[in-house]
Amino acid sequence: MVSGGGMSGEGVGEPEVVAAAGAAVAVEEAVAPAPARELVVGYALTSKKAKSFLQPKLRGLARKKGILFVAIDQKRPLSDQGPFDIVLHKLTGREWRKLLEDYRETHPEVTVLDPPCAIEHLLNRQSMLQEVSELDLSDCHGRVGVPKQLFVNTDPSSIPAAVMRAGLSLPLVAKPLVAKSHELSLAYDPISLTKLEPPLVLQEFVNHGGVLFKVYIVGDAIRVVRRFSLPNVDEGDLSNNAGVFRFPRVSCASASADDADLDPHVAELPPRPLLEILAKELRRRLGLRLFNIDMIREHGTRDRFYVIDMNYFPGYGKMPGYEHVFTDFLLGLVKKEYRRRPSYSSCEG
Ligand SMILES: Nc1ncnc2c1ncn2[C@@H]1O[C@H](COP(=O)(O)OP(=O)(O)OP(=O)(O)O)[C@@H](O)[C@H]1O
Ligand SMILES: O=P(O)(O)O[C@H]1[C@H](O)[C@@H](O)[C@H](OP(=O)(O)O)[C@@H](OP(=O)(O)O)[C@H]1O
Ligand SMILES: [Mg+2]
Ligand SMILES: [Mg+2]
Repeated sequence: MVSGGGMSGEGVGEPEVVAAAGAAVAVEEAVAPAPARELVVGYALTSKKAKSFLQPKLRGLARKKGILFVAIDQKRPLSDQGPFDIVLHKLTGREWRKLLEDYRETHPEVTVLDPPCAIEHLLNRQSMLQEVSELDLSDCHGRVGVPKQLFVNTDPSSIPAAVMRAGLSLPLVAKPLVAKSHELSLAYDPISLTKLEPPLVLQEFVNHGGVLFKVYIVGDAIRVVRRFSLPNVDEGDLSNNAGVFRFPRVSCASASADDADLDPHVAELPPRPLLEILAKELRRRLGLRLFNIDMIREHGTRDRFYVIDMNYFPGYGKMPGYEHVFTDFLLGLVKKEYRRRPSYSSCEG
């Protein structure tokens, strides 16, 4: 925390005013908490992301709670800017990463959300779901797994044989290896597989009734929303369809399904205890505090879930009440630091 000039923090008294109220009170106030301070949050986001995240409702509430968002200039050393209490970021590139890693080393007092080395895990679809697949959540009010998947970086003509060897069933969702690319496609038949462009991850398509659960994590807080998703594929679709069906940016275009009139078996949210344990385990294993989990329920089951995607610093602007969740989270970080609790600031160990 740095001293703030025009402070807007709640419940923090001005010592002079209290002293004027009476000598006895003034003595007590002499040991009261330090004068009001502003929490300075530096952000390094693309302009699109800054617009979707830093909406007026977040900025307004933050100001009331004594949180100030300050844009970081990526071209200047971070140490010359701020000083910051917290750094929020979602930028890619080796130069930025190096700048941030150096800053973390020289400014251990600053909370960097999140450490670049931890984020790395989610930037690549081959490593993204690894931790989920290693979890054993077989007895937690439901089962969570990852669809069978295969990383492919060979000549496309060899893909059908590789798919056979790995025991994957058609149709398959083809996803670019790099998670920030959203150029997905669906392949129904072996010939289509030869038209794909590696490097990519092939994932078995799981029927899920056309509804996806977006689980947002902000530190310890979890919020879930429903989104429309791809419809089920049946035997008829499999025999009648051939070719590669491209669906670029499908998830970003998909609408909220929270108010839709859905089959209750499809719409029922994943059990809370399951989400709690999943989020807790992933936070710990990945060392991340800001991410989301895309989950689907296998059609016809009540408790068989699959994680199909995870994203670092997702579109929180679409999460209902995000301004409250986020400001509470940021303030909570300061209290944690104050109590000198262990933090997630390191990727080692
Ligand atoms: N294995 C799967 N089975 C069924 N549907 C899937 C599967 N994988 C992806 N989908 C569908 O495709 C959509 C996009 O997939 P995914 O979430 O992996 O892509 P993305 O581009 O990384 O999305 P985001 O914008 O959330 O980052 C999902 O929201 C879902 O509708
Ligand atoms: O709203 P959800 O379903 O969470 O999808 C997000 C994507 O997963 C993110 O990749 C987008 O963020 P970036 O544009 O920073 O990658 C993110 O962009 P946004 O923050 O501009 O909304 C969203 O499109
Ligand atoms: Mg997704
Ligand atoms: Mg994604």
